[in-house]
Amino acid sequence: MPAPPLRIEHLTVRRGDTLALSEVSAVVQPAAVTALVGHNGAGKSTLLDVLAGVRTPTSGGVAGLAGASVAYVPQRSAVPDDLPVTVGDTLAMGAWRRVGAWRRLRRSDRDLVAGTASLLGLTPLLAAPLSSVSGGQRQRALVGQGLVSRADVLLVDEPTAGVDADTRTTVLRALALEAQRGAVVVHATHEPAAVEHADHVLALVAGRVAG
Ligand SMILES: Nc1ncnc2c1ncn2[C@@H]1O[C@H](COP(=O)(O)OP(=O)(O)OP(=O)(O)O)[C@@H](O)[C@H]1O
Repeated sequence: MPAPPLRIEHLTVRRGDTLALSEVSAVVQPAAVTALVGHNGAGKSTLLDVLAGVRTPTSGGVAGLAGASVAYVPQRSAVPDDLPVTVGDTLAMGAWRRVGAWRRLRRSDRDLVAGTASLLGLTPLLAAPLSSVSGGQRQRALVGQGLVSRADVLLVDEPTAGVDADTRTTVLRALALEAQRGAVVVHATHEPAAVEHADHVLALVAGRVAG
């Protein structure tokens, strides 16, 4: 069953002296991919933070998150380079919400990790330390963790930034499959190709909804 839509209502977030988001209202549909676009500093990451529940709004809020599971894939630059885990561990962590941290995965979750690795072209890298793989491969591993979460809401910050065309296609296809499963999928992007593949576009200009 699709997740409920997210209703963003008069969302305002102050960061220091800046209004990072100002009176943002929008509905984000489930079973669809929404591209969140806007120039640097427009408020995309701030909005993803609020949707992920890691940043408290100054005023306003988001309806539809109560009881929903949320997976948040940050920009790869936000993940330490020397994290002592393998690519396979990175994917497996997506299942921790279901099995508990560092617990042995159930058969169904091991199958999901294997299937996700295959979808993202990561199967040959499962045993490789995350710190030893390329930026684009690390990006795919982080997206893979989000997919393994099987969350109601999948939030991804710039999943196709700085990756080659094949990786971009692979990642966008994976996001589309998550949406087909019924999830709310939101990804921040600067890439025209990623916007073209999205079902909906939410554009921010200086912390406000464009238009
Ligand atoms: N740590 C911070 N302290 C104070 N203000 C911040 C901080 N981080 C971001 N901001 C401000 O909040 C606003 C929104 O930033 P945000 O990172 O959400 O934008 P963005 O659209 O994700 O940008 P980018 O495309 O560069 O990632 C900007 O005006 C920015 O200057």
